[in-house]
Amino acid sequence: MRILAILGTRPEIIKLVPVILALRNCAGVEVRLCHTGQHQALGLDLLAATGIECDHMLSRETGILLADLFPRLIAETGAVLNTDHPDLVIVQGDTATAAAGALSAFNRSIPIAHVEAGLRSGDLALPWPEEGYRRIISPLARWHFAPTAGAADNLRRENIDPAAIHQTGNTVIDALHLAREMLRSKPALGSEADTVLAALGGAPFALATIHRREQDSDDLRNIGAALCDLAQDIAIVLPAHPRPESRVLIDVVKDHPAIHVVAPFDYFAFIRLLDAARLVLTDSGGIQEEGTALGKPVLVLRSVTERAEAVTAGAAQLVGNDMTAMLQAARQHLADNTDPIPADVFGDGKAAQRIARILNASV
Ligand SMILES: CC(=O)N[C@@H]1[C@@H](OP(=O)(O)OP(=O)(O)OC[C@H]2O[C@@H](n3ccc(=O)[nH]c3=O)[C@H](O)[C@@H]2O)O[C@H](CO)[C@@H](O)[C@@H]1O
Repeated sequence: MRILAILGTRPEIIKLVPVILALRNCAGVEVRLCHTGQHQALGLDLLAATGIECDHMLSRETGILLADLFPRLIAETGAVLNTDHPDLVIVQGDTATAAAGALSAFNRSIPIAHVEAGLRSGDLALPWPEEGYRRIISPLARWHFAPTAGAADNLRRENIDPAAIHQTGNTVIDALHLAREMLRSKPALGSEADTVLAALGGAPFALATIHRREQDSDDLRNIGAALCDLAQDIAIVLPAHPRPESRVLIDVVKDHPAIHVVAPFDYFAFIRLLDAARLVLTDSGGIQEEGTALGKPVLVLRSVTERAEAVTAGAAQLVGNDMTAMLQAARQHLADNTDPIPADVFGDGKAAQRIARILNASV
C-alpha cells in the first residue's frame, strides 16, 4: 500500500512524524512525503532528527498571499499525485496545504485520511482561514482521526458517518513523548536553547509565541506593550514567528532588557524551553495542547479556542486581546505559584499507533 503524506508547516510536520514512523513499521506499507514549502524551513529539524526525507519538496517564494498560494497548492499537489499514484493521502489539521492536498486527492478519487479531524471554533473568522479549511476537508475525508470526544461529536453533528470517525488522541502528544525521549538520550538535540537559558541564569521566565493571522498591527502593538509591562515581573522569551507581520510586535519589545526576542527554535529546543517555562502566553493551537500535557499555565491570546479541553483541565485561560486581563491572569499565576496538574485530555501518546493500525487494516 502506498501512502502519500502532504504537509508544509511546522505543526503539520510535528503532528505527522509519529504517524509516518508508525506506518513505516507496518509490513507492505510505503509512506512518501510531499512538503509544499508553505513554511520553508520550520520543522525540518524534526524530519532530519527522525531520518524522514521528503520525496517531493515544492519550492515557494516568501510573502505569497494566501489567495494566490491556495490554487498553486492544488495544482502542485495534483501534479505530485499524478506521478505518485498513492492508494491514500494523509493530511493534518487545517492549513492551506491540508485543504489543497485534500481537494487534489478528492479530484482524483484518492481516499483521504484526516489527522486532527473535528476541531471547530464555530466561527469562520476565528481562526481564519483554518476553521474554513478544516470544514472543507471533513466532507471529503474517508477516515477522520478525531483527537478528543469533543472533536468526534463535532463531526457527528455534521453528519459524518460515525463508522468513519476514530477518536485517537492528538499526535502532538506522541511527538512530545518522542521529543522528550530523544532529548534524554541525546541532550545535544536541544542545544539551541542553551544560549537563552544561559542568559536567563536560572531565573523563571514566561514563554510567548504570537503568530496568528487575526492579530492585526494594533493587536500586536498592544500585546507588545503588555509584554513590556509583564517583563517587570518575569523575564520573557519570545521566539519570533517568521511571518512579516511579526515585525510590528518585535519593534515594540526588542529593546526591553528582560525580553529575549529570538529566532524560532527547533522543535527539541522549544520543548526543552516549554518544559522549563513558568508561564506560557500564546495564540498557538499545539502549544495549548502541549502546555496542558506538561501542566503549564497557558494564557491563550485568542477569543475562541477549539481546545475547550485545555480550559476545562484548568491549564488554559482565554484572555483574547484584553491585555488587562492577560496581565492580571499572569500576575495571579505568578503569585499563586501553583501549576496546573498535567492532564492527558489530548491523548496518551499512542494516537499514531491507532491511526496506523486503522489505515493498515482498511486499505
Ligand atoms: C487554528 C489552530 O490552532 N491550528 C493549529 C495550527 O498549528 P499551531 O497553532 O500549533 O502552529 P504553531 O504555533 O506555529 O506551531 C506550534 C508547534 O510548533 C512548535 N514550536 C513552536 C515555537 C518554536 O519556536 N519552535 C517550535 O518547534 C511547538 O512545540 C508546537 O508543536 O495549525 C496546525 C496545522 O494544521 C493545526 O494542527 C493546529 O490545530
